[in-house]
Amino acid sequence: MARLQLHDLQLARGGQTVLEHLDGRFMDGAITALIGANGAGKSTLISAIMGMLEPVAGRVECAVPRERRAWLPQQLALDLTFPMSVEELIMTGTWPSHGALKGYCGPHYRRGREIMAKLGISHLAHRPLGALSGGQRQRALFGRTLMQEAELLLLDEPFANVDIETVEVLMEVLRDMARQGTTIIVVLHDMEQLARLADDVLLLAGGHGRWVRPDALLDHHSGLAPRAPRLPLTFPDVSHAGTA
Ligand SMILES: Nc1ncnc2c1ncn2[C@@H]1O[C@H](COP(=O)(O)OP(=O)(O)OP(=O)(O)O)[C@@H](O)[C@H]1O
Repeated sequence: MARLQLHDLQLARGGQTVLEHLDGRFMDGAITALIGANGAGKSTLISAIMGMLEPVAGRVECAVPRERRAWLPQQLALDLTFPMSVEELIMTGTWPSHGALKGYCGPHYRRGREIMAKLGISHLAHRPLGALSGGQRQRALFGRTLMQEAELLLLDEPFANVDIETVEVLMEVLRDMARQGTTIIVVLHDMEQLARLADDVLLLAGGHGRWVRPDALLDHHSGLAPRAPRLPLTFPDVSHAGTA
C-alpha cells in the first residue's frame, strides 16, 4: 500500500535543521505534490528519500529497490551539452538494473522505440540532446525514466520551460505510471498543474510538513484568484490540517 514512509524524520543542511518531526506515507500509485516556499526543504527531503542524505533522526522507510528509484532534477540542473542522442539517453535507463557496460539487446531497443513513439519523439531518435527544445528534452528525460521502469519517481518542476503540448503528454505519462502502481512525488509551483495532477499534497513550511487535501488548497486559491488558476502557489495557513 505504501512502499515509502517517513518516520519522525529530522533533516539538516550545513549543521542547521531544515525539517523535523516529518511523518507520513506516500501511497503506491498516487501522485503527491511536494510544495513549499523557496528554502522550505523540498530538495532536502528529496535527497533523503533518494538515500543521498542521512537523517539526523528518524528514518525513511523505502521498500522500492534502488535501481527502481528515479530522480529527475530541474532541467537547468542538468548538463545536456555532452554528445549523446535522444535514443542513447533513453537507453541509459537500463543502466541501474542492467549495468552500464553490458551493451543493449534486441528487447531493449524495441522497448526504447516503443517509448519514443509513446512520447512522440521517434523522429528525434538520433538528434543530439544539445539540439533539442526544452519540451523535447523533457520528453527524452521522461523516456529514460520509463526505460528504467521506475517504481518510485521524484520530479522537480518537470513542466518548467516546457511547451503546453508537451505538458499534456507528460501529465498523461505520469497518470499512466501512477495507474500502474508507481509512487510519484512531484515538486510543483503551479496551482493548475497541482489541481490536475495531485492525489495528495505535502506542504513544507516552518521546518515542518503537513499533509493537505488538494481540494483544501484549491478552495483556498479559488477564494483568492478565481480567474487566475495559473498563479503560482501561495501557502495557506494549514495549521488546522492534521499531520499524517
Ligand atoms: N549544501 C547545503 N549547505 C548548507 N545549507 C544548505 C545546503 N543546501 C540547502 N541548504 C539550506 O537548506 C534549506 C533548505 O533548502 P532546500 O534546497 O532543501 O529548499 P527548497 O525547498 O528545495 O528550495 P527551492 O524551492 O529554492 O529549491 C535552505 O535554507 C538552504 O539554504
